Order: sequence, then C-alpha cells, then structure tokens
Amino acid sequence: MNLAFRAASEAAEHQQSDGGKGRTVVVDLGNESQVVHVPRFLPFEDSWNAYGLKASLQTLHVYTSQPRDTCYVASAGLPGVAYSGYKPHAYSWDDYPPLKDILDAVHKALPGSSFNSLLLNRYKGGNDCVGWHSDDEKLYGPTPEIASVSFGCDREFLLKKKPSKKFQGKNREGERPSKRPKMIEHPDQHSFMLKHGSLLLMRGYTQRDWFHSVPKRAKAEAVRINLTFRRVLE
Ligand SMILES: O=C(O)CCC(=O)C(=O)O
Ligand SMILES: [Fe+2]
Repeated sequence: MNLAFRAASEAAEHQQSDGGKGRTVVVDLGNESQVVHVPRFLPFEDSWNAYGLKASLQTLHVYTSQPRDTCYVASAGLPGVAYSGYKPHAYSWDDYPPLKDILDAVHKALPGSSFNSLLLNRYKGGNDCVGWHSDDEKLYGPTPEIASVSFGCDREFLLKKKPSKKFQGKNREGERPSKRPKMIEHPDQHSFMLKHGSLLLMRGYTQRDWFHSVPKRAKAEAVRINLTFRRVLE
C-alpha cells in the first residue's frame, strides 16, 4: 500500500464510528490499475451545508445538453479541455469557494496530489446519467489520478474492462471471423454505490484499460452532485 492509499484509508478509519460500514476498499484491477473507495470521506453529517455547496450551486452556470448538468473549474493558465465535442468554459476556484475547500480536503487526504481542475456533474434525478467512457484525454497524461467526491442521492458507479485490442474483430490468426458461433465474453465489471460524502479514486492505467459509467436508475429521485478532481499536465 503506498502513501496515498494509506492516507485515504486512515482518513476513513478516523471517520468510522459504526463498526466497519465505512471501510475503505482498494480494488486491484490488474495491469497496474486501481480503484480506491472511501465511503465516508467527508466527516460531516451534512456535507452539503458544511461546505455551503447547495447554496453556492444555485448560481452555477451549467451545460445541459447532456443527460446531466456539467460545469468545469480550473486553475488559471491551463490548456482548455474538450470532450464529446464540448469545450466547457473554465470557471475559477474563486467563483465557487466551497469547491476550493473540498479540493483542500482531498489534497490533505492524498499527500502528493495536486489537482488543478474539476469537472462537476449534477444528476437531477434517476434519468440523468453518464454513459460508458474513460477519461483518457491526452492532457491528463497516461496514468491520471482522478478523485471523485459525491454528494446527495446514492448512485451506482460501474467499471467495465475494455476489450483486449489484440483480438478485436479478428480471430487468433489475425483473420476476420467466419460464420462460427460468436464467443460471448463477459468482461470484468465492478460496481460501487457512491454515497453522500464518499470518495472514489481511479489511478494507474484505469482510464486506458477500463470504461466507467453512472447508469440511469428509476428509483434515484433526488439530486446528486459529483466532483471529479483531475490534474491537467502543464
Ligand atoms: O458521476 C460520477 O460518479 C462520474 C462522473 C464521470 O465519470 C466524469 O465526470 O467523467
Ligand atoms: Fe468519467
């Protein structure tokens, strides 16, 4: 366990008061990819209010043509981010002081980390979602660490292994497959219930080798805010 993992799990142990439910889980995805889930990262019973987040987000300018609202916050002078044909305006940390406080909490829990940007997603209800994707944009480098903090409604977060490039669309001899019955592969999947106040870290080659998503959930009625802290390489 490296330093950052230890810090995260110590933070969780600190906040544990219910005999183990809030325990940190480290999932080794293989090939130097890892996910760390800290269910009780923020110690506050009501983190929304503790961070003044709800009030601050009333004024948030969001991009809404996706099945969720998004907003991008970044330190000054970074190259612009573009994904899915969308180039978000970069807000400054000073526009949303509560986000800066949460960033400080994340940095404290993960010694050595220095996130300089944040993508905020607001899921207004169970119909809002994010489809399968990976955050593998070049500007994050080959092994980005992404720290995801969740508020509000519990939502499921799924990880699915990308198909191995070696055999994509071809059989083992490198020929196009004939009319043989199709082999159905069951790719590795992982699921995490991301609760209010939780932290999920993706690191190593997780973006290169895995997709992730937050699927629609009919029963998820309340709003959820997710913050993904990232480091744009300068
Ligand atoms: O809402 C989440 O938990 C994930 C968000 C996400 O994958 C992203 O912003 O790239
Ligand atoms: Fe993502």
